[in-house]
Amino acid sequence: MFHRFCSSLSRSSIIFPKSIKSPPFPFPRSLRRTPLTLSFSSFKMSDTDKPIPSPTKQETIRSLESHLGSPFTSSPIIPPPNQLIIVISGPSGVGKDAVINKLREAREHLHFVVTATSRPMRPGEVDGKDYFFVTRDDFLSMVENEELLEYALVYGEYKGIPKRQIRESMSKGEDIVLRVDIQGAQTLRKILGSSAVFVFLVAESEVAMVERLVDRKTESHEELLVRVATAREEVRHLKSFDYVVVNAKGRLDDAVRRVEAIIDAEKSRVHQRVVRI
Ligand SMILES: Nc1ncnc2c1ncn2[C@@H]1O[C@H](COP(=O)(O)OP(=O)(O)OP(=O)(O)O)[C@@H](O)[C@H]1O
Repeated sequence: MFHRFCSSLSRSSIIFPKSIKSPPFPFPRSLRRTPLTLSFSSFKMSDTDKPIPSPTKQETIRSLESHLGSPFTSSPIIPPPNQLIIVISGPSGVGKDAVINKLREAREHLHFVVTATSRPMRPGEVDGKDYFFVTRDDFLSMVENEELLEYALVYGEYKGIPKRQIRESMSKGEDIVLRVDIQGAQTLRKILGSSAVFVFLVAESEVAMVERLVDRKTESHEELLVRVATAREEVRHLKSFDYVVVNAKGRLDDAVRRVEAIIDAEKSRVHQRVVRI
């Protein structure tokens, strides 16, 4: 009787897909138990009916494999995510360096491309860590030798991204972070298209941004005027970015967390970006 019941269950389209004509044997315990306890409560088993031994996990898996016609593999269901190029940009004084320095502490496996610049070193800056500080002549020869992915004259000083660093990091499979001003981001968008992720940093308000620049005490009054006037214009370029992150006063950690969340979201994209340099 029990076997007959099992056979009738095996034909049920609720339990087995139509494409599978007969059930996998030995019949999995979970499939056996539920209907038995429900429908056999008033039923008396005869002494000759012996319980079928439960299949082991391995037997169940083998049975499933044999029905599907191929073994299960332990290789990842999806390939590892692609490498990312994350471009962090924003108006002067918004906190690009501050965010990037914190991100450096928070994430180990990111390569922060060190920009070459002809501007003088500010107090506390380290050559080779914050920037490669080079003379104007050295910078211009890098341009001539096509060593820079992108360069620009920003507030009277040159800034550019050395190609070699990007190629070396990419060959190691690292994700890359680039820190550029808005002008640089516009150029990079033309070069990299949607293969890179563009993040626009903003202060919570214009006055907050100006205060930050004034407090930094690294610009003269005239330089401040140019930077603030330019910043007003630059916010208009927001549309060509992928993400915007507000770096509010005293909330630097929140801004860094948001940038990290963007990286995590990008790593989880179904359609991954493919970097072409
Ligand atoms: N969330 C924040 N709260 C308070 N101060 C901040 C915050 N973020 C950055 N700062 C401070 O604001 C000043 C400007 O920041 P930072 O130098 O990082 O800006 P930047 O965007 O890199 O500027 P630039 O493009 O001119 O180099 C710094 O003194 C920095 O410590």
